Amino acid sequence: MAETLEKPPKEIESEDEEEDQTFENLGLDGRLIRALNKKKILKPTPIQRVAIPLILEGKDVVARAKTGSGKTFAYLLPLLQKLFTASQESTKKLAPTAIVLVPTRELSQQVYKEVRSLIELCRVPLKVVQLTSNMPTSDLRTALAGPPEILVSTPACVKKCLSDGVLQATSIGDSLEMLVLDEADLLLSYGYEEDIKALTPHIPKHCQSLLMSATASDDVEKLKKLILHNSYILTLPEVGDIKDEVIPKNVEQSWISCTARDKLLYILSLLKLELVQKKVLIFTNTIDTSFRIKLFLEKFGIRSAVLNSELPQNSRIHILEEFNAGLFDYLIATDDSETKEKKENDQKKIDSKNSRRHAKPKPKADSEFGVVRGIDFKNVHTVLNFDMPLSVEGYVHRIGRTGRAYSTGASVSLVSPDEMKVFEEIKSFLGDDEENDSNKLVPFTLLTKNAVESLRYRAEDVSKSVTKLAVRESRAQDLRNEILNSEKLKAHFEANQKDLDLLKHDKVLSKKPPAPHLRVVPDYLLDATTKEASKRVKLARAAMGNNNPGRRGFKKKFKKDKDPLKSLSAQGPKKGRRERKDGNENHKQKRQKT
Ligand SMILES: Nc1ncnc2c1ncn2[C@@H]1O[C@H](COP(=O)(O)OP(=O)(O)OP(=O)(O)O)[C@@H](O)[C@H]1O
Repeated sequence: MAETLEKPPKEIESEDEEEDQTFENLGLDGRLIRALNKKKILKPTPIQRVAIPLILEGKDVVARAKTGSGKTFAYLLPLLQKLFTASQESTKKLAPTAIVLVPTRELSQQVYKEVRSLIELCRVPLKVVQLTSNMPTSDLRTALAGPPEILVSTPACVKKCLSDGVLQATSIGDSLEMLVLDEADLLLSYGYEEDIKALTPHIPKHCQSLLMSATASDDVEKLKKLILHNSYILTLPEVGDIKDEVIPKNVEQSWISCTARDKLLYILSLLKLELVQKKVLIFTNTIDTSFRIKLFLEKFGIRSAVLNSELPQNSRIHILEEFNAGLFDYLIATDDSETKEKKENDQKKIDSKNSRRHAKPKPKADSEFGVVRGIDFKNVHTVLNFDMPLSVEGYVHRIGRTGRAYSTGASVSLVSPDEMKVFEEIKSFLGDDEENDSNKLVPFTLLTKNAVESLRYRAEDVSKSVTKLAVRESRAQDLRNEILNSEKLKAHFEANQKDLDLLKHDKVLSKKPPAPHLRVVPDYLLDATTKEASKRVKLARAAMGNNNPGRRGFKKKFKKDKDPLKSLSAQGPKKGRRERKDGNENHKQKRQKT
């Protein structure tokens, strides 16, 4: 039976200790420290300070730390260090030495890239592969031949490898030395319980297991029981006030009360009057709403990209890459994670009805997709909740996409009367008391009623043109574009780099070009307060050096990079891009299987 040793939070959170601690003190290999320095990562975060030495000692660790606290390096750095040593003593293995399991393909790609980059910077002969369950068995077999030292994947894919005989259970038993369950609190809710159970009997007793999560839950407890063998488990931190642990302290949270109908007007005011800092990640609860916002903003010359579970995987990865590289400032992400389970159940009902009627089931969104949990959106300064999330937990994870590690961020939530219930829950979770400044959700003060009203006429006029039909058409259009992008990524990248032109994700979808007069807000519509507020936001941005270096630095990078298909890295458009005809030939492309 595992013994739980609880570490008092003050040992983890002490500021003095934080100042003193370095990666050297934690016993980290010089090569890893140099690699981190190249990434401008100079001192460990609290979770890294505590977890790294323990993992290096070989302890099983259950690490719980708030979103954006640096959990990935907390396990990757010691994992790699251990493999550096293991590779010198190398005995012939038939399966990976370390397996990292994550709930979504996006996370798997993210972790894989981080491992690969560290390996390259450290110049060590370690091999890492990333596998997904939609890969053909032959590709899985090729990728695992060798075998690689590290496998990053989802539990469903590992189960597939086992059942297809690509991974032998006995080889796992002989080879596996480290198993990481990242975003452990999500794995079971994504429906991976059976997949994990298929692996657990083959995990050798000596294997070191790590469970990383942002929240404590019954699911994490269940996983602990399933996976952990060693008798010594350190749970960090298990005591203290839950909200202090999960809410990032460096995010200024604010809210605006408005009707559901006025939300477009408010988002226009915030963005057009430059009252929030870029980059901005906008969350909606449905895909249609995302397209409605995109089309609406386009009319005012504000370009944005959308991200949702309906898009092909290659496109989703590429959109994230481009956004992270600073190629566009506004990303509208549909967060349907909280409704996923419900939708899957609904879908099952529809499917069974359909099969009874011998009808074809509708294409299904990718259930291994998630934009909220774990995805490391880089340099997001503002998270904007266009729709409120459905729970406190959803809120915490959304605002955790900004203020990552040592950076700061802001969130603005648009709250309509029918969202008041969840808003009140969030407020009471955060603690509505005067003493607690760090986690407060306060009214957004930079936007005055006057400023909003000055834009009302234009906003209402334009919003009428964004009809349901227009939304439906542009959603279909975007899907066609992205399927084509996705296929282009596969088929033509190596042959012709100019095809990168097609990969612009913030393309205008409106049939009519935006009217020039809507692009600028005339001076007579702006009051002095708004001008002042906008100036302050701009000054703050300039002070932070946040003037979208990604877009300017892009051309240089584009010339240098050689193989965009392999890296799927963000490569941007050239000026004067070719417009592509939208054909129907790609309609029949296969949908992503999970
Ligand atoms: N010691 C550090 N100093 C500065 N930045 C860091 C440090 N460690 C990690 N980061 C950066 O902080 C960001 C967040 O890290 P990471 O994704 O590991 O957080 P997380 O705790 O896993 O969050 P989530 O629970 O949302 O997945 C990343 O961009 C990472 O590169």
